[in-house]
Amino acid sequence: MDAVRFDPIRLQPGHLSRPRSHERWRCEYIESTSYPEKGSCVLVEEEARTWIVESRADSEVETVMASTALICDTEPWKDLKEHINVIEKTHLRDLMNDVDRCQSMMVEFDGIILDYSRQRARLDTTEKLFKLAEAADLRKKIDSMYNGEHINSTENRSVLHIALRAPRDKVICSDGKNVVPDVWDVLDKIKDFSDRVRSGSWVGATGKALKDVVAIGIGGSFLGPLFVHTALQTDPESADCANGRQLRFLANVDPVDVARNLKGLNPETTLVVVVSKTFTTAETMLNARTMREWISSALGAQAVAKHMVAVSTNLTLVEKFGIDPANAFAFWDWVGGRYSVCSAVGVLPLSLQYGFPIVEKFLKGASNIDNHFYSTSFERNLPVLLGLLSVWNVTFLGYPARAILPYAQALEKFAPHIQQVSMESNGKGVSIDGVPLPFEAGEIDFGEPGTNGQHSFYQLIHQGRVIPCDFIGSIKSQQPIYLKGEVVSNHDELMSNFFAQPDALAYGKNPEQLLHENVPDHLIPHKTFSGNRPSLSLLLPSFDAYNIGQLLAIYEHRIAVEGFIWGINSFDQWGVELGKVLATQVRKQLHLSRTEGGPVQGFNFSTTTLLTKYLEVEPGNPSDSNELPRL
Ligand SMILES: O=P(O)(O)OC[C@H]1O[C@](O)(CO)[C@@H](O)[C@@H]1O
Repeated sequence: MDAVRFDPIRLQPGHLSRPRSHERWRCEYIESTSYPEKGSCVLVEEEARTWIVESRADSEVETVMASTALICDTEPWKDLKEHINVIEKTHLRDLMNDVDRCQSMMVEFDGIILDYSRQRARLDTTEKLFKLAEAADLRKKIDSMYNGEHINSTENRSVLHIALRAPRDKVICSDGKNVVPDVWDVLDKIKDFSDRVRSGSWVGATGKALKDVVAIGIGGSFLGPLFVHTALQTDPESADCANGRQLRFLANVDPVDVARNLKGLNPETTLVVVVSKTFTTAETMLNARTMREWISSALGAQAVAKHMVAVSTNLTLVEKFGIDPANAFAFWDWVGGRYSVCSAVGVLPLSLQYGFPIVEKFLKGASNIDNHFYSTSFERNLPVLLGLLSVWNVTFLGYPARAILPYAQALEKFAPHIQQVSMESNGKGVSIDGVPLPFEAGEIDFGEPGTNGQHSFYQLIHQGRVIPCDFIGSIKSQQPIYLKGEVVSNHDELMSNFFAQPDALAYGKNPEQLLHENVPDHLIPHKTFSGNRPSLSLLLPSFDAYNIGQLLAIYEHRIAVEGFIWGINSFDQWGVELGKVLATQVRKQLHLSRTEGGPVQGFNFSTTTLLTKYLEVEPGNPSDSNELPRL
């Protein structure tokens, strides 16, 4: 039996490494505190200052040992802290003159070019970042993820979205079981089902083909599929396959979202896909009940079986809801919601719209990056480089935000998706062991396609706050336009901005240049650009299904790298719970006040006043009859 000494303040869920099955551990603690229940480790005995804990797990897989050491206590971290002073004395204007440096900061993989020469970094900065990666055990953490270890320790789960896009013959295990065959069983089922719907052999209750799909889901059960759908809509090959079909997404519990999504739809030709990992999310379930009512009031209750299918890990609740389990598409608890677009969450709606072969290309693109991330040296590894540079910007240089600027209208929904992947993953205040972080982790992600953003928030980026920018562009347009007599094609016009903006940010414009241009003195401060503003550029061959899959995986892994370096758990999301609990209290109050006229009670002054006003303006009880949108 190992004797382990724990500091009680650091005892939090996630702290204890799970002993092997039925192994016992003696854990000495310094002060009396209650035993932190964690996963399958149970307290079997308590002596003076000692707990005896035993693992009741069946599996022999050990939870990755969470070390109580923080990354900021390591030498490479301290070295980087010192290094800030060196970088503060540089300007990108000068750094960009060093051609060898710039050449070393360009990496190409499978036609994707990453140029990070406009980062506030020298070659020794990246060397130091690689040392930090070593100190953070990055290699080991990536391996642990790929080996299916329970790296999501606060939920005691593997993190295996890579298995969702793995080829059939790959072996990826979670808890000793190869999960790839299960993944392909569901993919085959989706292919079969979507083929039948698209060919018209699966029809609605009145015998009509189902050409319109409404996917209900929120957060990770919505944003990824919406991003991919928006990107594929204008890809010529994908668009051809979607001819005559519509895919819509109903996410918000706001009835206006229902109204907008139902507008112009006929229940006879509509298939509803309810997407929810848990099948308990309040917004999704109310929207699902609303759509069930919309179908059954028009076509009869028996029509639900033909018009509603589900994607979930909770097949028991799917059946309880009234959806035939034969029409449910499973996924697994080792798929995090925000990492689930490659599961049935995205694959089912996208296959219904574009056909399975297009979606398979998207999966292959993501899988290609999974292999690259796993097997390429850190120096040439796109997600690793991007992740390390983000840590450098956020934690060392102190830039809290990141702008995601695709010069591609097709990527309109990329930033909203990455907002969730990044901010829900890395928006954490404690280490994976529960130790409060003495440094900033996570970043604020936002963005808009260029050139729209240029006419919106770029002013702040050029002359206000420093926001590291990701410029994302493609060599080929999805929909080229060229007008005879124009200087350049429309895509070249767009890309002129893609190439110009990073230099404008890096070089800026100084007062001497302005004087030389005869700018009046009083305008010189207003027209001066300090420059030295970091960005990076990602140039892809195109935005077809394959490249979209690659882009998605690059960002997913980049965000994991950041979390691995910061030493946090990027795969849980406890922070979203409190608001949900409080909403339950408010919901109860609204019901009570509407049905029994009860006064608002149990809230603070502010909430009581607002709730009272809210109830005054729209008084009355929930009605006995259904009300659906009238748009
Ligand atoms: O798929 P579900 O279970 O409905 O959850 C939806 C979303 O809700 C969250 O749990 C919190 O917002 C996300 O992580 C998740 O993607």
